[in-house]
Amino acid sequence: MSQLTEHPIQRQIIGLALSILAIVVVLVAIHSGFRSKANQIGSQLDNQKARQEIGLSIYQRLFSAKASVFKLSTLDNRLELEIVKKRFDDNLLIIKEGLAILHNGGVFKDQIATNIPGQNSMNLVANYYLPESEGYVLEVLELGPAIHNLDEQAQLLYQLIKSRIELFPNEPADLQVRIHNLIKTINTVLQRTQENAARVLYDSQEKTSQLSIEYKESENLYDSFRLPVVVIALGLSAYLLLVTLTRVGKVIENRKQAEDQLQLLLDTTVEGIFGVDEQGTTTFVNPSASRMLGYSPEELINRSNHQLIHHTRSDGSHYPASECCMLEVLEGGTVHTVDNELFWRKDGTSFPVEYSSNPIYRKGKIVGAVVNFRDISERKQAEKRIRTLLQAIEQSPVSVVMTDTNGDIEYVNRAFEITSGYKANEVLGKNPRILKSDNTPEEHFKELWQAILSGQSWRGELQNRKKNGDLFWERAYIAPVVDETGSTTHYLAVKEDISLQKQQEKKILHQANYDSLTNLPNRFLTLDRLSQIIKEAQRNQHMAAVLFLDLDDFKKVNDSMSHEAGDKLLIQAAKRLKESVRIDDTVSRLGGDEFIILLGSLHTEKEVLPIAEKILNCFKPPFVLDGRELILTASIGISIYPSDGDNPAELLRNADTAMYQSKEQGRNTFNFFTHEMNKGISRRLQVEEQLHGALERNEFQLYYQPILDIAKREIIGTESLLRWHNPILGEVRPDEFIPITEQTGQIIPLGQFVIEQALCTTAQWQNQFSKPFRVAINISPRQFRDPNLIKQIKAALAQCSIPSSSVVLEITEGVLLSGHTYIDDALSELNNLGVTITMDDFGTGYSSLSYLRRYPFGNLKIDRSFINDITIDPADRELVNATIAMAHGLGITVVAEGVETEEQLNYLKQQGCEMAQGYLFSKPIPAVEMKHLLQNKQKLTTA
Ligand SMILES: Nc1nc2c(ncn2[C@@H]2O[C@H](COP(=O)(O)O[C@H]3[C@@H](O)[C@H](n4cnc5c(=O)[nH]c(N)nc54)O[C@@H]3COP(=O)(O)O)[C@@H](O)[C@H]2O)c(=O)[nH]1
Repeated sequence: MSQLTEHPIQRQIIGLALSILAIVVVLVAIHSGFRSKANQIGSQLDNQKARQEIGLSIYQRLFSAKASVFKLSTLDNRLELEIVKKRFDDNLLIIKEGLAILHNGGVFKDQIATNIPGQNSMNLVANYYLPESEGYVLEVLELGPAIHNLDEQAQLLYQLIKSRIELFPNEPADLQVRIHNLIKTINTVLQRTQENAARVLYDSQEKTSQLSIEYKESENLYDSFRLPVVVIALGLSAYLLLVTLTRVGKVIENRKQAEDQLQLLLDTTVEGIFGVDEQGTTTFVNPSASRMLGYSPEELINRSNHQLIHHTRSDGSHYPASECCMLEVLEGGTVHTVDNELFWRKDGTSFPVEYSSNPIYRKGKIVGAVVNFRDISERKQAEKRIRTLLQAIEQSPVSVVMTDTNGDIEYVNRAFEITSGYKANEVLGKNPRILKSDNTPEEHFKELWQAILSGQSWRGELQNRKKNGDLFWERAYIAPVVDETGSTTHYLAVKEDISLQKQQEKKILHQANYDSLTNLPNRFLTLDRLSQIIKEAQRNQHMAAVLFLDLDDFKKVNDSMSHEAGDKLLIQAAKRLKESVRIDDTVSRLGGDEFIILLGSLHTEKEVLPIAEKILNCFKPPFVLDGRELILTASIGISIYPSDGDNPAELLRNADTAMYQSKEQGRNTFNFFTHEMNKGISRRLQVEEQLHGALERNEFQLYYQPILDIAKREIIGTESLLRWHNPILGEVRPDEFIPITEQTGQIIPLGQFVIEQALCTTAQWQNQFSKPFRVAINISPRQFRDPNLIKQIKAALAQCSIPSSSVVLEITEGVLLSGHTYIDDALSELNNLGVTITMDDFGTGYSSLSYLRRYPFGNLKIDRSFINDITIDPADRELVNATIAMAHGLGITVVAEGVETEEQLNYLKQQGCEMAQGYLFSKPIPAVEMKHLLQNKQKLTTA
């Protein structure tokens, strides 16, 4: 800064001084020129005067010499002669010296000063200037030899005069002549010399006058020049001084302005600025620095800057001043810009700074440093946020791709690498179309580019290809990235791998339309396809058929074996069904054991017959389940479009009705829908409807049929049989409503009602007649699946105070077929409880001997269908015989059901059958009647 302020003024002053000096030099040079010229003329004038004086002196000496010569001629004594001679010689010597000086220049001394004021003697300096005085001098010089010869002639004259004096008065005449001639000669020389000298003097006088004039003019010129020169010099100097002062003023003003601006800058800049000297002591500080650091300027100035604000590193360690980057410039280090250090505030807090330390030079020497800094907390936080964001993007589970406006990839994140299989360096600079699979319609890409080129975002799904060639689905959001001017700088794609979702959607779609067990179309898809078939049939004036197929007795298999076995059976059945129809026909599963076959493009109903028969036939070969062979049949109902309905629901319902007809007809058959069938269906619906709440309305009543000891013909117990009297439907047979209650689950509360009623009623009879009457209760398979069954029985035993030995539970073979362990456990527990278990309906099902051996049966009840023909049909007889023998072999008591004649009873008695029940003795009767029966006829002969 000091250099900035000093140099311009110095320059101006130096410039001024040099200018004035130049002017002075020029003027002095000019002045000197004039002076020199004047001096030269003055010198010439002086010389000319000196020479004139010398000439005058010579002239006078010549005159004096002439007088001496004349005197000589008159002398008569030697003394005077000597004096005159001496005078003549002196004059001659001066004359000769004068001439020599006029000729060669030099100092002329003549003690006889005549015409030079103030001087008694001559002491002149004459210079020899040949060019101008040449003529005169030459003339004078021409006299030189004659003058020089005068010595000898003067000596001769002296000798002659001396001789004349000595010879006086006898001097010879020739001596006088000789003296006279000689004087004449000498005078002539002197005279001529004097005349020349006079002429020289005269001319010299002109020359001197001319030189005087020239000198005067030169002096005048010099004098007249001196004033303007001085004036000009002073004027120029003044002007230059003024200019310089103006400029200096301007410089000072500029400097002031610059200083003011600098000060304003320092005061208003948001950057902190401070200066330090060579020792690192703060020399100045601007307001921003003071504000940021929390110190007043006075607290900072003259303090060690580093110790005060820079003492600790960001990791908390001590920061020695000797290592301070900021102060390094003081040692001639490089200029530093640092952005990873802290400054410490007065309150002990710190903030990250970016600072730049610049040396201050003065006369080439570092005298301090200026440090400007800014608080980069926000930037650091922003950087941290950006780092976090970048990290988040990098770690994001969705792919992020950034391209330039040409579509060339500039960035991909880790998820992209994982999803696509491409490493970042393999795709940078490339176009994302490297992922293109050709499975995404071109329309998608057109839409995409149209959207993003018009500044819009685009969302959609793309099927792309990985590096390894695998296809994958992405849900993409692609948008232009714009800068602050609104110009697109990049394109950003955020893509989620939805392959799994697509698979799941496909799976869900499949699950929504297909049965998961058999993979056949489900009800939803069936109805949809049926709609299509109907539309097609409408268009083509064709017929269509819906075959509703229900597996016969499948429930038994499901209940008695296991659901897993039932599932396997359904899968096999589905396979056989598909194989028995055309590929274009639809085989679907509605649920449970119900299947639908849709046949389109029919011309007559008759075309359905062979297909229905083929379907029934496909069930003839036994099904193999877990190594066991099972015979399974199906009942089919058929409805025809358009005669039986013109919409899917109606056609399906009517086919279902027809299927029930097939069931009614003994199963394993098919029926075409007739409108009469609907009546049967409505009966079932009515029964279902009326069963709802029937128990609460006390519409059920328990009947009892006596069971006799054949040998004693005594009633030993009863079988409880449920009866339902409904005000709308009247008497409803158990064969009709029991299966429905089993399907709806109503058998559970109803069964509990039966157990409680039967046990309490029997307990009353026991008490009343003091007989250990037993009561047989039918337990359906569904009841056995109820975990509360045992609890209920125990509760009823306790509630009715009847021994468990009086209770007989009748179960069908179907209960056992499932093989579930809970059946085993329940039977064991009941057996342990003392309850007798009866195998009911023996002979109608599988009649497995293994069941009899495996489970703790006390009784075996032969189904009445065998007893019925026992006296007529040898086969039934054989079967009954074998059954009785087998049961006895296993220690099981045999009960014969449906005994209606004495013949039947006798035969059974012969075969060792222990117990019997049937119309021969009594039909099932209400408890009141049973009580009377027990009261009056414990020994029954006939009903
Ligand atoms: N789970 C339950 N099932 C029950 C209950 N009550 C009855 N049922 C079952 O309903 C089926 C039909 O019973 P039902 O109409 O009562 O017929 C029984 C007798 O009336 C009939 N029977 C008895 N002797 C004769 C006869 O000499 N001739 C003839 N034609 N019928 C006769 O047999 C049926 C008794 O059968 P079973 O149970 O096998 O002993 C029937 O299957 C009942 O089990 C109930 O409360 N729970």
